[in-house]
Amino acid sequence: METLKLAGAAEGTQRKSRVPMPELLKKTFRNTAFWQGVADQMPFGILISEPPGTRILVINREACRIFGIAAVAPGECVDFREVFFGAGGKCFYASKDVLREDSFSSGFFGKNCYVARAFDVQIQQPGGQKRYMSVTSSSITDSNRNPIAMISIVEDINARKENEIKIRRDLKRLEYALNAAVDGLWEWDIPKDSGYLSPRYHQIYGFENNDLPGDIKFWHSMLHPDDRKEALARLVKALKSPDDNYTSTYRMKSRDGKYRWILSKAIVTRRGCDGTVEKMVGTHQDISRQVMLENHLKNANQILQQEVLHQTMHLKEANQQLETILNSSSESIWVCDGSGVILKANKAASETIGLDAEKFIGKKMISLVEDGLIDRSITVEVLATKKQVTRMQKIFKTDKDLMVTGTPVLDENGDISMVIINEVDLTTLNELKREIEDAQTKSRLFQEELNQISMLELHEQNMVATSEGMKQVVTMAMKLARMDVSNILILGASGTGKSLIAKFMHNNGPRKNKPFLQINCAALPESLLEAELFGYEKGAFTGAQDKGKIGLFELAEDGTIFLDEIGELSLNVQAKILKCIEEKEIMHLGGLGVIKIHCNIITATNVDLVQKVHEKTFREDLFYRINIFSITIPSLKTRSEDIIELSLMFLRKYNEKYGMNKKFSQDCLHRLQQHDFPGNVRELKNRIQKAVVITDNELITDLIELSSAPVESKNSGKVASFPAGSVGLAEMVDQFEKNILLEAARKCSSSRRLAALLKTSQSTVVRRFRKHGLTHMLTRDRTV
Ligand SMILES: Nc1ncnc2c1ncn2[C@@H]1O[C@H](COP(=O)(O)OP(=O)(O)OP(=O)(O)O)[C@@H](O)[C@H]1O
Repeated sequence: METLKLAGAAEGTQRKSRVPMPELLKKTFRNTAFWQGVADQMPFGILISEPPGTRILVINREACRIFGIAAVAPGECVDFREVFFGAGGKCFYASKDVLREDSFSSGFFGKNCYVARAFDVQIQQPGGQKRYMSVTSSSITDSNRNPIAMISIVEDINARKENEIKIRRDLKRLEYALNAAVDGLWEWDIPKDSGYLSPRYHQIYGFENNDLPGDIKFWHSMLHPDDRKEALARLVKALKSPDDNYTSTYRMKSRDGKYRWILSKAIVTRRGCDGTVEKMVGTHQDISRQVMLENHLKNANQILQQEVLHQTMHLKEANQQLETILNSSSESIWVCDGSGVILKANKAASETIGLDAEKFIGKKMISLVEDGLIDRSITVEVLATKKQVTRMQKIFKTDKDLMVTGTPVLDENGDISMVIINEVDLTTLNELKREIEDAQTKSRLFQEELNQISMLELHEQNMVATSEGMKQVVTMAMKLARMDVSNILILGASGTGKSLIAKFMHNNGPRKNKPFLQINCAALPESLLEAELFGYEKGAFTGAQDKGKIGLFELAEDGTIFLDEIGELSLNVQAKILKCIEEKEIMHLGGLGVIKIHCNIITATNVDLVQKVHEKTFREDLFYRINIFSITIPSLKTRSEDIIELSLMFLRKYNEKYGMNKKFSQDCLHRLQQHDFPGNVRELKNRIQKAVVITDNELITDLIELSSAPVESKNSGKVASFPAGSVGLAEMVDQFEKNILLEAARKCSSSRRLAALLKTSQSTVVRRFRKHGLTHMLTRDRTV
């Protein structure tokens, strides 16, 4: 039978399965060529198959192309196996299951074949190439509605299918990516206010997938109250901005109520025609740990900074303290490093070398030698010997001599890490030494001068001080006098020269041109003494002068008042004198005004004041007040060296006084020196006076045997004998008066009684006794 061939059909692809169409079908498809031609014009594949059977009656050109088979000639049938399974080919449902021939043929050509269906299949062509196609089948019925054929439309969906597969694969990959992503993904459709939140997004906040709505209200509700304003403002700004990128950081609430720090980044994925943002896609990155670490880091950093600050302050303080200590040292201190470079030097060091610190800090110590500033470097010696070195050093600029000690500081390896230099300026010491020597020399000269001056003055002032004891007394008196010291107590037995020393001090001090007033505290009754010392206002007491009287303290002005026999003061007057010494002021008796006094006070006594203090007859406080300095005059017995000198002086005096020219015999002087003179200076003086007066010969041969009593008239109490020599009337009267006073004093010592005995006033008695230096013979009267 002739086989119809379609134009363009491949000769070589004809198969045995192609058989002539049965007569019945030929009748059915009476004009087969016509239908074949129509079918070939279709843009999709057409298969008309014999129901039920496996033969395909019509297959158009497109179907042959799709199935990769040669075109079928009109009136020829082709077996479905050739079409679907080819030579070794395979057919699959799109679900990838391999389609078996029998199940395929029973499904496609079996008794249910008239049921309309549509499915996708994949054909594996003999070359291994696979193609997808969709098959849509339905039946063709006769007028009685009996199916006579089945028509299948076949479409090549390979390209679409492959795209689909690719898209599905991409989607899968995307899903994997989303699940694996650390950040949560969100997509926000702004006009609809709905969004997509990825599983990871849910996970970040502890929710199950799809639990969370993606609208703005929800997002806002999850924000930390403190961050809401800022976060919203940022979002609004991003929506208004032409920039497509958005970044914001805020805290969002998790399911457990805790807040997590979130870094939200997004891009605008769609804008409306007017540029309005319509869609955004972004991520939520949980940066809580990062923030926590950052905070920790910040805190740690702050703590570190504080610690560094604290340590810096501490170091600064320590450095300042060290600096202060170094600079307060009067010794120069230098610090050099292990190579002799000067690191530090204190103030004294700069002053000693005569250079500002910046001129030598950082330089080598040896350079100071090279620059001619110092004669040698002790540092160099220390570096060479690694031992402490002490040497003399000369500073040329300031002309100083130093004693320098360099001390090495060793590190753990025994190498020198520093050298500490300290210097003692011997210039000052040398100057000090010179000053001391000068002072000593001056002091010696002064002492000698003092001795010389005093010896000179002593003669002028009729003072004898040959003995060592008396020299010391005079030296001390001279010193105190020149220093203008007040409150000096002179101690010594009666007649040893206390009054003389007091006057001597006054005459040799700065007050010598001011008054020197002496009062014998034992000679006056208490009230009179008070009146004498402090003065009184008019009418202060009976017998007081009408005008009142100035006291001795005032009269002395800036001079000296000498209170002899201070130990004889009543306690009442002691108290007043104490007040006067302490406050340097007095009050007149009967007066109210306070008068300042400016005189120096010298006191003297021959009694044991310490004993009197014990006995409470002398105030202890007054004792210490008057006794700031004390001079004790040794008795004549202990200074026999003075006797000859004294005797000669008194002889000179009385020879002058009485116009005599008496001399001591050798024997007399010898005896005076050999034997202790029994009396005091006053007695010696009296004996010499007596000897001068009564010795008939020119030569005085004996003083020891001579009574110390003053010269008496042979007609005692009546008429004075005419003394030999040229003594005038006034002197004779004076002598006579003195003899009367002495005689009266033997009978009584009270000035009041003496006044009665001598038929005169008490004050005249006191005045006359004072005139003759006999006040010591008067005792104190308690009543005025
Ligand atoms: N060193 C002396 N050189 C010269 N004369 C002296 C010396 N010592 C005492 N006299 C004389 O001896 C006499 C008695 O001295 P003075 O009155 O000073 O003694 P006094 O210790 O004050 O006596 P009294 O305790 O009785 O008051 C005076 O005439 C005095 O000039």
